[in-house]
Amino acid sequence: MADAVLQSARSALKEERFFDGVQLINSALEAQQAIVIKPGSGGYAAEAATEVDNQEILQNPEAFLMRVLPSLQSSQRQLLADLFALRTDLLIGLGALKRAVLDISAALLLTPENEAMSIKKMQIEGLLKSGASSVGSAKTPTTIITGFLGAGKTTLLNYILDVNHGKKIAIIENEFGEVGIDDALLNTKSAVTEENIIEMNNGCICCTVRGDLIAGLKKLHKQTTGKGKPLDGIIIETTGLADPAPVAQTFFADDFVSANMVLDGILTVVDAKHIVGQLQEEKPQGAVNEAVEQIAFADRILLNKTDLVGEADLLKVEAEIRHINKTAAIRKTQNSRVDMDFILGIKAFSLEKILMQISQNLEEELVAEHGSGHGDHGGHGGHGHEGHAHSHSHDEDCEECGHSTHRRHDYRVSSVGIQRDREVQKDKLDTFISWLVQNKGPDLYRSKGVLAVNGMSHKFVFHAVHMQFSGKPQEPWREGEKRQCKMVFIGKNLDREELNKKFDECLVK
Ligand SMILES: Nc1nc2c(ncn2[C@@H]2O[C@H](COP(=O)(O)OP(=O)(O)OP(=O)(O)O)[C@@H](O)[C@H]2O)c(=O)[nH]1
Repeated sequence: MADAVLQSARSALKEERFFDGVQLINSALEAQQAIVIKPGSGGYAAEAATEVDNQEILQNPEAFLMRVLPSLQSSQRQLLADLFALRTDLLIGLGALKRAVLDISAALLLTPENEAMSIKKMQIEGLLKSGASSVGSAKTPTTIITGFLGAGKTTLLNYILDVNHGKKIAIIENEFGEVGIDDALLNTKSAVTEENIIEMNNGCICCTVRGDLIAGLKKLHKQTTGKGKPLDGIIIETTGLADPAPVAQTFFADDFVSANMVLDGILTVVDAKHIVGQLQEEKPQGAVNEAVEQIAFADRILLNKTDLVGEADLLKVEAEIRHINKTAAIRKTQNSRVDMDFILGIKAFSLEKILMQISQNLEEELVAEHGSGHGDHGGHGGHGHEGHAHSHSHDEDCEECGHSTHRRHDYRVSSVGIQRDREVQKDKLDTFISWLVQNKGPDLYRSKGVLAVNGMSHKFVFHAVHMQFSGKPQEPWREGEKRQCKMVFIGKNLDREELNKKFDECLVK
């Protein structure tokens, strides 16, 4: 049985079906874990009833092996070593070098005398290092297009391909596993399919990346940049019901992808006529409303099919969108006809854009707080501006300012902006960030910010998709420039007061 799996996985490796191969090995490893921890099998107690423990062999192989090693028979050791060694090669194929190091370490733990394996481990570590240092300016900008079924994504793609923008762009679609690539410019195929998701680190759903996407991007890279014909851009279209998070996280979590591609922005196409219904559709408890998520994730929004609604309704739709995402720029379109500049090369993760989005968020919060609309409250506690503690929920009348509020649908998704004209202390900031990603990661769709860190000459710029956090010092503070911290969090069930309080603990006293 295990031999048959090994054989099939070897064929998958040979045929570059890396993701299939990983899946095969994963099932075999899980089966081996079940055998090893079976009650009465000795050694490891069968306490591993939880899902996390059931996956330990996949997620933390070294820890698992350390526990069971003494009770393994030699044939079991050899089989596990073979499985880990093969998964190492498959992960290298996927560009998941960090994971490959974990697997080869596990294989070495089982067969420490294997010299070839030790050398291979050093080679992978070397590759990892060179990958990190070769990060240059030649990364291919990549745009993720998302949007509900029928919103106009394909219409947009066709428009992009038709329009004479002079750019060499590849398109990856995941619908029906097809790939449409600008054939006039490229002659390659790579498929992205629904079920191809691999877990990268701790098995949390929001840390998944698209293994199939990594394979597709690698292939594309090989056929273009690898042949001296680099692309100007890549567009990934997600299916109407796909969660954009794993696609976006691929750009932060995978070594190969982050070394060669850069996420330019997330674009959401919205059907102006149907979006409000889609947003307000009741889902079973615990289930996400994809339309809400897609808007929460967006850097840019195309409010499409404007021919089907009147001006007054359009304003209402815009207000609903703003209720969920205060920072994304919105453009009204018909048949997804839009300036290429609005959607391509937007550099949504640059310092300039992050600052622009944060300012927009803070402005919108002020308008929501004191403007006539009175419906745009995030719904949790006081606002983040210094000097503004005033707040009330959607359903309350506001005695303080005399406005009556109307009932607004509670999406449980909101944006929280924080601005402080003070510096943060580095060690406390680290604690805040760990708290944030560990406790709030699953609920935090997007976060971005520019911080003044005590003793740091440069602005510390960060952004995150769920728990994938990326931050580094950029651009120096100019002389006389006010050192301040600005950030925005977009997510579900955000507790504005708690975020403010926790962040305030980082400020230099
Ligand atoms: N009236 C009107 N129809 C539009 C507009 N834009 C797109 N359509 C039509 O809406 C339908 C759906 O558009 P698509 O581009 O296929 O939508 P999609 O988001 O790719 O849909 P899925 O692939 O199902 O997720 C098509 O018949 C389009 O011709 C528009 O601005 N106005």
